[in-house]
Amino acid sequence: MTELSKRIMEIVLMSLGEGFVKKYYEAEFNGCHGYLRIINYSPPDDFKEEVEGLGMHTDMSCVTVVYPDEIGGLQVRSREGKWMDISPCEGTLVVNIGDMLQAWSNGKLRSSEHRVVLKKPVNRFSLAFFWCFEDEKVILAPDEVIGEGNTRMYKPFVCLDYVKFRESSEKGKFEKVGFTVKDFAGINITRTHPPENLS
Ligand SMILES: O=C(O)CCC(=O)C(=O)O
Ligand SMILES: [Fe+2]
Repeated sequence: MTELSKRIMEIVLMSLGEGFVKKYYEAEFNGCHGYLRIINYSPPDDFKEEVEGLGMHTDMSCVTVVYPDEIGGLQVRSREGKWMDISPCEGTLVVNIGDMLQAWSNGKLRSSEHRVVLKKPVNRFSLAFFWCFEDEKVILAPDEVIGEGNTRMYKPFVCLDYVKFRESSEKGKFEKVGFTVKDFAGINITRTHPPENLS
């Protein structure tokens, strides 16, 4: 899984800019580590229709590789706020971009908002591998990744501080996660002068 995550990261860097693998892969992602979570979702005894197995959230990782079983239920939210089913397909893994990569890429890569919905009264299993920056890493999007003429969207922050922020705002369980990396480190652009040509 680690090797797979590294390969995915290389491809992601290739897509962000020419020469970025050489410049940033070793320098920025060398300290990444991963952990695997085995998840068992049990339907409630009084199951009637759909129930939420895991509430809407974004992952705190750089990338997450998910292996869902054949039951289905993973959903991702579109920009317009529509929930879309990620149908399981044999031999296929699901890859999510996480918050750490969203901040590092200055928002060029979007951390997916997703959830799990149980649609049938059966147990559901999944494996999720979270590949993350080291706790002490300071995430700061390189100027070249931001690109000329674009504004920096996130203040630099220490990874572990974000993890703690999320843990303290999640109220114990995966309820609706109201806060993401934007709330933690997003820079509010305040105008220093009124917009022109507004008459
Ligand atoms: O179980 C799944 O399919 C997804 C799990 C997930 O999103 C998570 O653990 O962060
Ligand atoms: Fe997730």
